[in-house]
Amino acid sequence: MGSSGGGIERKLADHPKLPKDKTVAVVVLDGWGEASPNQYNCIHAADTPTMDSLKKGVPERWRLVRAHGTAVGLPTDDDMGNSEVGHNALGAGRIYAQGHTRTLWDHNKTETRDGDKGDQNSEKAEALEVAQTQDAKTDFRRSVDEAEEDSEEETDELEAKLVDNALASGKIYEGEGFKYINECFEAGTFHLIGLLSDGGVHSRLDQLQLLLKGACEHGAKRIRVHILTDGRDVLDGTSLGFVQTLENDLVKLREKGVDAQIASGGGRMYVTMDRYENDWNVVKRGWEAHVLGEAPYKFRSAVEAVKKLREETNADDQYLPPFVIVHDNGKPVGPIVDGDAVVTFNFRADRMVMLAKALEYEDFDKFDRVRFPKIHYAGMLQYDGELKLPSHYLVSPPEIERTSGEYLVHNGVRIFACSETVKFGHVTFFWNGNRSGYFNREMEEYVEIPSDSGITFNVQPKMKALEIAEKARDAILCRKFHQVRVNLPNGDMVGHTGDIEATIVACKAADDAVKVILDAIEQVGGIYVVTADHGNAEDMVKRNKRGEPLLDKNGNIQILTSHTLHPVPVAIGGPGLLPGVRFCKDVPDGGLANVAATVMNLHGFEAPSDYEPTLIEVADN
Ligand SMILES: O=C(O)[C@H](O)COP(=O)(O)O
Ligand SMILES: [Mn+2]
Ligand SMILES: [Mn+2]
Repeated sequence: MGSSGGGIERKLADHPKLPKDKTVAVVVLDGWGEASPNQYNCIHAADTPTMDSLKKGVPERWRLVRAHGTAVGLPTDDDMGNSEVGHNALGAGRIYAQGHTRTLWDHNKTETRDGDKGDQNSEKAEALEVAQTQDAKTDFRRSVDEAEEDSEEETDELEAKLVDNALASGKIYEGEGFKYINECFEAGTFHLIGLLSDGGVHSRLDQLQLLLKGACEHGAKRIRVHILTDGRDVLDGTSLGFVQTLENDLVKLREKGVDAQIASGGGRMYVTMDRYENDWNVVKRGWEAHVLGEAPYKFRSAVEAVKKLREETNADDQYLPPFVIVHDNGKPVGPIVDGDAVVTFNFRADRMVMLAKALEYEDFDKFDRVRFPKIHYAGMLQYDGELKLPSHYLVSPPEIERTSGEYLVHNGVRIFACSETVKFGHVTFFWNGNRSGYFNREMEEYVEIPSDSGITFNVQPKMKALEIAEKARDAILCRKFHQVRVNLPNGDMVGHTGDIEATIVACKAADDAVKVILDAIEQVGGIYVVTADHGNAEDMVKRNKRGEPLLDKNGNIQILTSHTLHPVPVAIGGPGLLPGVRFCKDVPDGGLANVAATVMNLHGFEAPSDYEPTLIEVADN
């Protein structure tokens, strides 16, 4: 991943009309979409005078862009956006096929697909009801055979969808990564660790199903799956259905003589899937459950674990405590030991990098691993091309190269990027094409503000927005940088908690932060670009096909914790912007990828010819 450097022309042509050396603030409001005003639109409900003023200001300098589906490289326009694809598009200026996000839901949706978000939500909600009321024999999730059929269909239908293609064609089993894993099948256990849902943001159930089947066909005799329950990219409460589907598949494998079981698990936000080193305790809990076979909760089955933990600890899917599955004698069914093979089946990097380090690095001081088994470990993808982590992987990641950051730095633009820990990699790693580190340490400074850890962000909805804004302000006022880029996490991180009151506070905090940055831009005669990576806080309720809020059996509103399909705003302005600069009318379907060329223009450069077109033009006044 990342830019390869040498040989490729990095010199940008001067923009014929726009000056260089202006300070440009690029502000990404995470999870800030545009939706109709109502009580579940937390952005509307919040006091957001700064963002309101941008919308109500110069009409040619505020517009919406698409932040989901094909606009960000996802297979269909029923796919919600996410931070990875959003920041990739914003930073790279081109739409990369992010083919890993096809979901089983999409197949269900093909009959009714009309781009209406209400359809998506209502189908999910209807399925949730099914999940809650039917037993493990339900057809709520389909079997591995059906998943395989669909995967084959998809290959014809979609281009270069990396993991899907590798699974459908069988190439995944011919690659170096799988061969390395395969070496342990004779004597060891094959472990799979990852997020169990069809959310399609970090992983996908049907890919796991195919990989399990394929591994057995290639000689795996003993399999243990370590599951992380979701409730964040999918509805809370759906994990039970996913576990039941997986259990059904494992029963079938056992009938074929494979010793296959779920061995451990926990909720994704509390166990294993931390990111950007915000809280190593999360990964430690995962290590103890998955590797050591130790956890505070022990069950005979994962279905029982999810049911009981939800009931008895009151935890939702995202925050289920760690558990292990044990034999009658209380011994764990599947700790990871010398000679075993391990695959982390998430394709998205940010929340797997930390576990990958724990599984791979001989020298490791983040927590006491107690034992460091000698295993063969591979990621579904290589998660960090710069670190070459993990060194073995099943599918090669897409090469996102020649990102706007690399071009701009090469052309003398000094860049400052900042966010708090939970989003720090979004404006650095994702922005730069899933590449960690600087392009040029002399020209760039990346500042990470430590996030609160060990809390859900509805408890501290203001998060570090003000601190991020103050760092950005200082970076602007010191005049050392041409681009000052931030991510303000509030709308997204608090929106994922499903807490409407807190999300309203979060949106106000993000708006306050934007004001601090715009005030600084005003002082230095600079330019601002304010946008978002995808929707979240602007719609917090599940809706039926008519767009009406859905109620659960008790008559309560069903809360939507996931992202949305809504477009996001882009606003430009500031005293440094020439009076004739305005959004052009000939990019009506513009998406996030058009922002990179726009920003390059505002720095005084033409974008490379293969970038998505700029959103702006300069009218002669
Ligand atoms: O990892 C997460 O928090 C969610 O799955 C997706 O949110 P993000 O794409 O905004 O990071
Ligand atoms: Mn995001
Ligand atoms: Mn999010």
